Amino acid sequence: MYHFSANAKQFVLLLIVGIVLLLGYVHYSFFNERLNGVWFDSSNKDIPVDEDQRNTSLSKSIFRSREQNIISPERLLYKQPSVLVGRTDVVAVTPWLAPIVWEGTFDPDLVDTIYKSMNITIATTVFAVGKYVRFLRDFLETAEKHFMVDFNVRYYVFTDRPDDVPSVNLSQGRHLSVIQVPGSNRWQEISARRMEIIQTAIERQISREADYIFCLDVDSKFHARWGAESLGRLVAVIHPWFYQATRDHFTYERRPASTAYIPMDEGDYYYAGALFGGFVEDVYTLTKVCRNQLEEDARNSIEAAWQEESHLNRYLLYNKPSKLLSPEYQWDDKKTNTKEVKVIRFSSVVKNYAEIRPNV
Ligand SMILES: CC(=O)N[C@H]1[C@@H](OP(=O)(O)OP(=O)(O)OC[C@H]2O[C@@H](n3ccc(=O)[nH]c3=O)[C@H](O)[C@@H]2O)O[C@H](CO)[C@H](O)[C@@H]1O
Ligand SMILES: [Mn+2]
Repeated sequence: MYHFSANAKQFVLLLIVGIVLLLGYVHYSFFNERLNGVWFDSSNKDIPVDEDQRNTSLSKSIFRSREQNIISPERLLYKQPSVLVGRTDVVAVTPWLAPIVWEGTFDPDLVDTIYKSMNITIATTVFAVGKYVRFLRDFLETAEKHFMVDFNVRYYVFTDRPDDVPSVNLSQGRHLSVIQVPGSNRWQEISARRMEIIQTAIERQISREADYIFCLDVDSKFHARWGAESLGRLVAVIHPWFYQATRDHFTYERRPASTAYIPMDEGDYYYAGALFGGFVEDVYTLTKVCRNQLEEDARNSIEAAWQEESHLNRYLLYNKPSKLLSPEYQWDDKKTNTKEVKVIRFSSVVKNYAEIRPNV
């Protein structure tokens, strides 16, 4: 009797373990299938996904982005901050009280120390489609020297020429993934489709691998420190050609027929399309909205003046960035230096448009 009941107990226990394992397997394969679809497999792309579900249950549960306390270690010594002495030649805060990051407004060691203790990972997306693969080596090599040094960084290189991606020595804690994307015979389309492709990459991969993300142009080089001072919930950069201009001179989309339309008497700053970032979750929403508006415009046969840059500007007018980067973070090698810009951290290289783009 005693023996029988011990065996029965063992059997029931095994049965329960078996059922739990089976349920676990079914659950795992279901989510895996949803998260790891094959890139650009059309059969996969057309699965209708309920928008509400995408907004809440699926995405919210997988994002790693979160606000953390700003903790500084005891006995870290640094220069005393002042409320009276600082930069007076530039404005370092927006009317909605977001900081504008300029050299001299932050303590680089202090800010890096604070964010390093959070053990965060920063995703960096960069597109190198067609001949633009030639910019990758300089971009990656200079990023290794100046961009988020000593942080965990994951580069995501989107290209139609995976074999031409150069092999660059990466420091410890840094990682590079190559993701194949289609080419195009219109540069406008390559540039604009970045919104859709980044959105998809966040859903499939980046949301689980990073806390923050920066989306950058590849025809660029890093020249000086770019560190944790750039991190925030939603981050944009002031375009180097427009920071002295009045809003009526901004090259926003001015036709009301476009979803990127901004009236003449609105607008804060002109943001560059070559850089945006923030929490992965916030950038996900940005790319999703811009992608939908680009597609709506395409259905109405209208293309905004500066493609995704126009849609980005419209989005950021009504969804204010929580941090702005000064033009130090997006200079242009064609532009002569100005006295406010004391350090050039990242800049667009001079390129021959006719030679490098698939169309003019
Ligand atoms: C400084 C700045 O704000 N630049 C913007 C501007 O000119 P840009 O002259 O900076 O545009 P661009 O030719 O650099 O194109 C933008 C990016 O798209 C990718 N690409 C483009 C073409 C191609 O054949 N292959 C390829 O990979 C590449 O990552 C490149 O850096 O206008 C573009 C189109 O509206 C974007 O808004 C850019 O961000
Ligand atoms: Mn560019």
